[in-house]
Amino acid sequence: MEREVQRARQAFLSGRSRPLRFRLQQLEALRRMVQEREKDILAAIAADLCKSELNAYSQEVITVLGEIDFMLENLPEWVTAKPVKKNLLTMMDEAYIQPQPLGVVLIIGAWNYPFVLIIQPLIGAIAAGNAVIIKPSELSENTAKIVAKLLPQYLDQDLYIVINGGVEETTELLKQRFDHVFYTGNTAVGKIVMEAAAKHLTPVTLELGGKSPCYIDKDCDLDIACRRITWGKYMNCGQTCIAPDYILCEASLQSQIVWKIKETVKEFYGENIKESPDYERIINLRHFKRILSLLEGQKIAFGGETDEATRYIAPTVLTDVDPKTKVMQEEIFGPVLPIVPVKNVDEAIDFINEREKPLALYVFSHNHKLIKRMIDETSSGGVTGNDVIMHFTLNSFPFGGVGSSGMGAYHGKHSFDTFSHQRPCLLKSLKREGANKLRYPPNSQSKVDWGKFFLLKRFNKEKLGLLLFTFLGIVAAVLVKAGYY
Ligand SMILES: NC(=O)c1ccc[n+]([C@@H]2O[C@H](COP(=O)([O-])OP(=O)(O)OC[C@H]3O[C@@H](n4cnc5c(N)ncnc54)[C@H](O)[C@@H]3O)[C@@H](O)[C@H]2O)c1
Ligand SMILES: CCCCCCC=O
Repeated sequence: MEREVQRARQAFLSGRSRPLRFRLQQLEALRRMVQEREKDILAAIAADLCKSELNAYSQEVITVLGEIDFMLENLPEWVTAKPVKKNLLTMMDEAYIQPQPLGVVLIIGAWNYPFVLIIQPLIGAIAAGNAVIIKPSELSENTAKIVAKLLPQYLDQDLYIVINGGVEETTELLKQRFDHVFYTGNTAVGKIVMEAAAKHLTPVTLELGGKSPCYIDKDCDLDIACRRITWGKYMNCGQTCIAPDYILCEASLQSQIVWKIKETVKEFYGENIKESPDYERIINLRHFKRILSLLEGQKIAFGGETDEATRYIAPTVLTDVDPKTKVMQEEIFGPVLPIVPVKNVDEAIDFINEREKPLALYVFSHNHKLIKRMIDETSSGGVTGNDVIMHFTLNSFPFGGVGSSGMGAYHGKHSFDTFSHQRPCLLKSLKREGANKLRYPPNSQSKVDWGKFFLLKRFNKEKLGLLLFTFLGIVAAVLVKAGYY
């Protein structure tokens, strides 16, 4: 483990990951890998999650290809040093921000979208010029294996290294020193990762989970709302970090919502859901049993059928759910949708604010003001009004949590920034020493007064102000040099 990290560090120190041309080449090679080995990648995801290859392509591969293209298009601009505004003291100098790679980055992935959750951060880390150690989830072992096999065939073998393994290997890996750790997974392990990183003062990005609420207002097109919610909840068998975890609505809406979701489930997956190529299975027996235990004592409005041998759990809706019961205490991460009746939007807002900050929040209403109010008066990683999941797909958005749903964000430019250090660079001349006398000891009231004037005085017309300032600066320098102060 230590040797692998050392290998990545030596490769990083060689400097070859830094030039823009190299980063673009590696990203193009990654795109070629995805295109040329698409069948192998889709087969691995399909095997891990019992997912159709069409769904694997739509949910994972499209996002990866879109992210690579976005990086290739924008990277030349992002890597360029950006000049910054100057003050009088730095007027004659060169002042700019230079994004630079952090060094060796560790990316730890989760199993539920096993390909995109490691490749999308990898794209950002390559774009920013880093070396990367990639640790896929051991639970999605087919994807983990194919990634470990393919990446070295297409990318620099010493800069980008895949290490496979479970808790033991990850624990060992986390003892090493990294320049950034990017972790996707549950909140409890997020704390372990952060604690390990803290030993080296390594910054972390934590892409965690939580219970994402979905409020349905009575002033709403329930057909459309239920259709969109059904899609986002049962996609990947509910194993999506930003799936609507539960519904909040007035009690009078409950039976209509149940009926409409039930009808939509039939439309999406047919009469025999088990036969549908679009309905996945639970990742393993532990999670299967965990989800079943959440059903105990609940009123099942529809669904609830299970098959342990294939880890099948039917799309399920629970009604009149008591917020104190287990299903409302932990992230469900399965195809079970509780409905919790509330009196009105005020109660819904209180309900959300009394709990941990979720990764996503969904609000359905014709009333734009109500949606805005929900956004203003609550907090969550991201929000989508009148739809679910879709904010994930826009790579101009930072994707990440807040509070216990995570820290930091990625996607597009936000990934580049996450894996870069924004280095302020000030380049002065060794000439014009006279002007510096103002700041050298011995200090005097008049030096302080000049300093206040130069640094604190504000002018409306910026350029005019700077010209005047330059002139005054020269006068001050001359006076100081001549010994008047
Ligand atoms: N915010 C996001 O982008 C996002 C995306 C997907 C999943 N999630 C969240 O992740 C959770 C589901 O994933 P999971 O945690 O079951 O995935 P998981 O079991 O695959 O674990 C995630 C990673 O952590 C490692 N790991 C597990 N236990 C560890 C330990 N004790 N020490 C060190 N490393 C350890 C695993 O090897 C794996 O690589 C849900 O809460 C979900 O909401 C969040
Ligand atoms: C459509 C892809 C959604 C991916 C969400 C990632 C979290 O689980």
